[in-house]
Amino acid sequence: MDGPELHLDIATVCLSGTLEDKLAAAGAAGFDGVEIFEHDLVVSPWSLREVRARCADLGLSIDLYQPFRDFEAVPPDVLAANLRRAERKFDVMEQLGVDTVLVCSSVSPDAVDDDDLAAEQLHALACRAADRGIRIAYEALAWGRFVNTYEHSWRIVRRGDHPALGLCLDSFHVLSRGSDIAGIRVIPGSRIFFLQLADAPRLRMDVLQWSRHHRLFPGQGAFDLTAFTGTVVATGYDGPVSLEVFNDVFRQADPARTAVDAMRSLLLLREDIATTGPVRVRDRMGVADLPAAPQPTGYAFCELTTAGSGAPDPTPVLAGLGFVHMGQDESSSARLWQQGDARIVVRTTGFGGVRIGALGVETPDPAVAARRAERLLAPTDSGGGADPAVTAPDGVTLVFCRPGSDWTADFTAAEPSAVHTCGITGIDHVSLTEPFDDFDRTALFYRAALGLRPEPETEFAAPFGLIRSRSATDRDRRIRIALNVAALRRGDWAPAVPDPQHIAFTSEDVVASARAMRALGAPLLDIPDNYYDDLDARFALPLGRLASLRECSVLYDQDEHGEFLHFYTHMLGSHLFFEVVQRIGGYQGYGAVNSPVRMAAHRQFRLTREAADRPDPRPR
Ligand SMILES: O=C(O)c1ccc(O)c(O)c1
Ligand SMILES: [Mg+2]
Repeated sequence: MDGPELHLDIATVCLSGTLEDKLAAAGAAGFDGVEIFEHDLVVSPWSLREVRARCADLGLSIDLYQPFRDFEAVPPDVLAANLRRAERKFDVMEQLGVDTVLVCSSVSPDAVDDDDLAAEQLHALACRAADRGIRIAYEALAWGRFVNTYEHSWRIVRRGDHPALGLCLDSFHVLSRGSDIAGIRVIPGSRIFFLQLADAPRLRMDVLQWSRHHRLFPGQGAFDLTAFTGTVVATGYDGPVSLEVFNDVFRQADPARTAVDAMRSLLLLREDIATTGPVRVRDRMGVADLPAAPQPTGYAFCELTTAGSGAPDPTPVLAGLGFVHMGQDESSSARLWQQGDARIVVRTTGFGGVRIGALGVETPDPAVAARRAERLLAPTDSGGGADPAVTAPDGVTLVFCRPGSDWTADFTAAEPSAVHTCGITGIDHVSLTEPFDDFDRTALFYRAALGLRPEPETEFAAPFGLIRSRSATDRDRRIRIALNVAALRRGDWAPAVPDPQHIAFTSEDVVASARAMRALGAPLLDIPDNYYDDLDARFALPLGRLASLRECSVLYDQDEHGEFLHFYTHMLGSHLFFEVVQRIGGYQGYGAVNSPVRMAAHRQFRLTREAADRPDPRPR
């Protein structure tokens, strides 16, 4: 596609639906080619000629037929049957116009542990393939019976010594086993016939189960695909870069959406290699068309949408936190509230509860940032007014604003309201809860669109289940976005707080801020005494300090860089709350260790309020 040479492919196994759905999705997302998974073809009502024509119509080359299983190192009678089976598949490939077949290392009970025999039989297969203009790409499955490392598959391919016999390298099989990728450097690029990429979360489990259920697109998991892909490309490999992801969620998700996520992940990987890889590799990547990642300088604003009458109103809470009503946008009934550099726009939309509707991000060149996001297949959004905007996968509008630009000019000044400054200086982070199925794609999107880098993933046991949390920030830590997901959602016991969101403000003295906000009547969340007893046991804080944290319901954490003090408001409606944080000495986290305490406190408050709201059952 855009790179002068690099051919971007996707395996049909990545996508849900029938072959027709898969090909349409791959074509629409801009892929150059596909690997056709045999089973997708076997169940298709289309003739081979129709499949070929459909791919041509969509601008897709068919670059790999896969997989051919359990071929090598078998007794003579089994070999004869396997060669016959191969010839029938070559017939299919000929009609499809595909010249490379993936042969994965055997898992068969018929196979024996004999490299010479495996090489000899693969040589025989390659001879037959060559007669038909076909190449054999031998892939070591991580769970192959005797051949399960790329080094071993390469020894066999070398011994097989036939120009139509080469390797298929699949990042999952290599990286899941912790193999040293340095060994790839000695493989001539011309002997690598195909490159498959998949990421995965780091899990300790059977490698076959891990591969078949949990693969992810590059950048969504824990593997270093930049290094892996760069190493393969540095050998001189010039075939397709292809995604092969077996994933339980993707198998059920809209294939058009999955294909877009897949393409975004490849574009990002390509950019990463082109900017960090060796020069020889950079030239092959051809990323000229992906506009540079923005360098955010901060949050311009955060917009809350609210349904209006009858729905929870965030403005009394903002007033309680010391925000000042700065003005109103007459055309859209949006109100601007500000304290320090924290700006909150409250927009009445007439539907839904209180939600985070938009994030305004300051970046020196908003037009370039928007072009990049669009190039990364994000839909444009009209919600930014004059500023360019795109829609994130979770529906939040990302608005790109020039630093210090006068977007606030749209807001006619309000009657001067009392100025109660409570020490808030800006926005520290925004935290969003995503549905399980969208977590990985949304995290990758925010990183890609805003040029953020991922921070370590955390997991904690909340009162109603495990929560996984992933955050990302820019180089200067001006923008931080934290995404949370319930690792599992089952049954109806857990209270329906489906997807809480919060905005965390910065203060240089949270204890003073908490006192000032209390005095203004802000609805701050009470934290139980037990928490402070435990804090004392863990950190032995000076008694006076512990007492003021306890008095103000301020939570505490430490990391190797510094300390973190923070407190929360009550939940507004059932989705949104605010946090105020103080980072001391370069603390980098988000106080995740305290999240279960906050969740239990929110739950307690809700129960107390519900009990108070219930009519008194006693007869009068
Ligand atoms: O899980 C499998 O069987 C399988 C098949 C083909 C591949 O390329 C692969 O990586 C895995
Ligand atoms: Mg593979």
